[in-house]
Amino acid sequence: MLRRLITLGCEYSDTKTLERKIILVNIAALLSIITTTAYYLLYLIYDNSALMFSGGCQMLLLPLFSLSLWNNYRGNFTSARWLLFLVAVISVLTAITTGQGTVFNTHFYFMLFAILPIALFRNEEWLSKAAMTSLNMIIYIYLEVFGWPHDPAMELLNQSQVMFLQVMVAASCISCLMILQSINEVYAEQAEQSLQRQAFTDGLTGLYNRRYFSIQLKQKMAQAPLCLLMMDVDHFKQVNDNYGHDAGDQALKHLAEVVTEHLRSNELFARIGGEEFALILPAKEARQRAEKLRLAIASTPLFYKSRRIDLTVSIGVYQKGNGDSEEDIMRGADKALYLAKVQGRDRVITNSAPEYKKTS
Ligand SMILES: Nc1nc2c(ncn2[C@@H]2O[C@H](COP(=O)(O)OP(=O)(O)OP(=O)(O)O)[C@@H](O)[C@H]2O)c(=O)[nH]1
Repeated sequence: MLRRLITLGCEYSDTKTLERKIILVNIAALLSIITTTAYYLLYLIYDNSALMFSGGCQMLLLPLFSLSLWNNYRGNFTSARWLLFLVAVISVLTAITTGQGTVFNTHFYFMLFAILPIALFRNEEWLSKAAMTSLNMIIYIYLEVFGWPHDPAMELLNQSQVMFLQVMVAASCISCLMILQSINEVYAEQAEQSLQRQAFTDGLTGLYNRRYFSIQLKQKMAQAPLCLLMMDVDHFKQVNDNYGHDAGDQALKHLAEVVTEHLRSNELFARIGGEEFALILPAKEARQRAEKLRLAIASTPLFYKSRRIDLTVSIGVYQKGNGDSEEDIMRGADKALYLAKVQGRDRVITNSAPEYKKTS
């Protein structure tokens, strides 16, 4: 329920930035409703006529905060933002002018309202940002310099009650800023992670792409003895020619899934070219596992529009030697793969095989 309220209107947003701003407006509207109600309950406990009157006037404005949520729900984001700010400003002005004056430093809220437009309005709405910030700064400075007289009934409050309300005003301003800033941070982090994922992911198969693979290969080279496997689909052009390009795409996805099923979660597998894949495995088990992968692919046909498509792969395995660079490893695996192709495909060739050594 709370989650639904916070995300009202997000379904219309086409960017993460707009989504973040919609959520911020919803949270700010909910916080306004909660704090106004909490203050009013406190005023009732204090049983002070001036406070109850000013709090009562503020309570009359609560439906307007809900209207801001309603506007987001309807996709009217600009109206929602403006409404939120105007109602918030009017609500605090109401509290000050209907009895409270500036005794509790309630005018600190205008400092908060001067900062918030920077987070809530979009960059292209810079005029709204500037207008809101200036308006609130002017109100804050005026009230700070000249103050506002309070209702004589306020004198009936004791020292600790006044202090408690002053602390509440300061605490609620700081909490609002902290909540809104935390949401900004979470979104910024998510956006960065999502961009990074996109930059390193192959769009078709969801596997890592060549760029990520190269970076990881460099890092893994210093670790335990490793083997690089290069895998290429045999006669893949025929799949495209016979069944269509979409069938070819499905075949690549299918192959990625079959191989992934046979890997441990931390093993690096990537699509490094059209129908070419690369995989890093521990040296001592690489040959055996390459063979298992080849058999798994050959024995798991793809069914595309009720047609059976049999796929096979050729695999080149290269065990990293002392002093091998990243290029040496890539070149070695590529050569083993080439030999697997020329020897008839659907097979695994390693750099320890006699045919590999013969050609070096
Ligand atoms: N459907 C689809 N086809 C692709 C994709 N990327 C590359 N291809 C196709 O993959 C085919 C590769 O063909 P070739 O390099 O001749 O190799 P092959 O037919 O697999 O033959 P061998 O590798 O020699 O066994 C080409 O027809 C490309 O158009 C892709 O993302 N989707």
